[in-house]
Amino acid sequence: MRSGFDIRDADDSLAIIRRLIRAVPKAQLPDPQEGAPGDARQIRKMAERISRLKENLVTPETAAAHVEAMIHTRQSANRFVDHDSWRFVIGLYARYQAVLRDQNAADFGDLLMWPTLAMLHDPSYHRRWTGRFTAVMADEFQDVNHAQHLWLALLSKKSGELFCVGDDSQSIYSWRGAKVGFLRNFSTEFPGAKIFKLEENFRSTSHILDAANAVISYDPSRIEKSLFTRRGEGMPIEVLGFSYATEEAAAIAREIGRHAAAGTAWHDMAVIYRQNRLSWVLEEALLHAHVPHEIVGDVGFYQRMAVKDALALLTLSACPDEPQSEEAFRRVANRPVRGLGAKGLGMIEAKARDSGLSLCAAATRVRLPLKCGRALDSFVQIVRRTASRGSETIGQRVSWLLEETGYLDMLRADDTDDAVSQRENLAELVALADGFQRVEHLMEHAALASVAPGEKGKDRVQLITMHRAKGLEFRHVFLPAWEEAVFPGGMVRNLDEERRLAYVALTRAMEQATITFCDYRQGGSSAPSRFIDDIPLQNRITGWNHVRHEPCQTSLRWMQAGRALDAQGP
Ligand SMILES: Nc1ncnc2c1ncn2[C@@H]1O[C@H](COP(=O)(O)OP(=O)(O)OP(=O)(O)O)[C@@H](O)[C@H]1O
Repeated sequence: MRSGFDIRDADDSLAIIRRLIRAVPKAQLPDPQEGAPGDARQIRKMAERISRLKENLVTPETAAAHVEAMIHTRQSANRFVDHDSWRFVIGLYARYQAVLRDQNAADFGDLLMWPTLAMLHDPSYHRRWTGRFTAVMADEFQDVNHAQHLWLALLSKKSGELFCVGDDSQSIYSWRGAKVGFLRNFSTEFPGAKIFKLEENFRSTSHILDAANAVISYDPSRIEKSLFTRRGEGMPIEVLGFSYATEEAAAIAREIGRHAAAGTAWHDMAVIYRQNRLSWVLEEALLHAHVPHEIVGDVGFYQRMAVKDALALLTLSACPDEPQSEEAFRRVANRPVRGLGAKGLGMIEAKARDSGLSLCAAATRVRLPLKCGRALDSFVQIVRRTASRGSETIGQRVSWLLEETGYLDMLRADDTDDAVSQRENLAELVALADGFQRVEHLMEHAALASVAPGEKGKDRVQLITMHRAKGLEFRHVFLPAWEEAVFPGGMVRNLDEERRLAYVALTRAMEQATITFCDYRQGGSSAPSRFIDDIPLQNRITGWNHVRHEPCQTSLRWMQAGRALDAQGP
């Protein structure tokens, strides 16, 4: 590469891959196992496969041999392999790399693969770099992939000083190519390596630590450690069952409020879940309970673009000529594009001002270019017609507006990941809107969500996924949705890794952990997670600690179920 090259991030890579796939004639695309060829999921899958090849130091030139060997191995072991799709990746990888080369650009995989290969194959280059450091230290070593591991070994070759820090019980990135075996086999690979076990835990009380240790003890290949703490026994893990996810979320919100009233700071509490899609029902409950909170690494539901657009449409349809609809009109009049630019909008604003009309009314009375004028007329008609549609629910109304104004078609025509997730958000909004009797109530609720949490400094409850929570700690953590169907999940490929996630989640708690589950979630039913059974009886109670002698109805139900399970032993 020429010096001064550009770096392409993950989104840039997806855009290049999308363009390349679209240029391929349909007949030459692989038979898709999931989704239509060239849809967002397929593109992501291809991008991930190219990343995996780079992490395995496979260049475009060696890709064909590597992929054929992998197909052969899997077929010999009678394992499924979508070979057409994998063979398609070989050509795609070469074309993708050619685009990067033409642009004098490198993606993240390149930044690691090429220097590692250069050290491997070019002795003078290797000498130059390995001679530069007297020691090499790597943190989070349990999550290194093949290329990172080799890169570290090559860099530290001359000094012989490689110091790695990690916890094999917390390896949670195998889906991104991480291989926990590098940590577990460290002393075999580097004979004479000194192993220091850091067995004193300074974070958690012993109930939490014992529970986490018990859960991880079923991971057969872990490195034996006996963790201990001098922080005292603390509170047993609270375990509570509910019928529905909404009940569960409301109970968590109430309990957080109770702890706050008793003096726990909001930021000392966190709700940690397995998947992002579990967050919105929790977010809703926290909003209702006026709990300041923030979703870590994600935009709050009501701040998402498509949700704001849909609410603007709803406001406009509810009161097209009222002042509160002016901002809504500005927001959605040209979404999807109707040819209304700043000049056209300026004319509408002037007309509205001069004649005392609403923007919606003025829009049909100014002379705009023909195409734009017609599109805007039709938009205003749709918005006005909504009010006369009678006894539909608010969800149905939102749905109708999105369809009729062409908003959904605009998203359907765009197969980027962003458009797909915006459509998912809109589906959630439609379901959520049905929980309100009046449009004003939904609007009030959304407005509260947009300003209340997060506006007053940093003292907020964190909503966060287990993966993102790695490395963090909170006095009290709430762990919802510990259900077989969610965690470990029905289609889980790597049960040991799910177990390690349970370990990570529990060990985020300093003083208290609360696990909840429910019978029904998103239309399906499920049993409590097997990880709950792994926690010894003496380290958990079935109910809130503060009402342990008067468990609520749901706790009683769980106690009965719990007894039956406990009788069978772990
Ligand atoms: N020697 C020590 N004495 C007292 N407290 C300590 C000591 N070492 C660490 N701690 C405290 O223990 C907690 C955990 O430490 P730290 O986050 O460094 O651990 P870690 O191994 O990175 O944890 P994890 O990987 O589980 O996130 C922190 O609150 C830290 O301040």
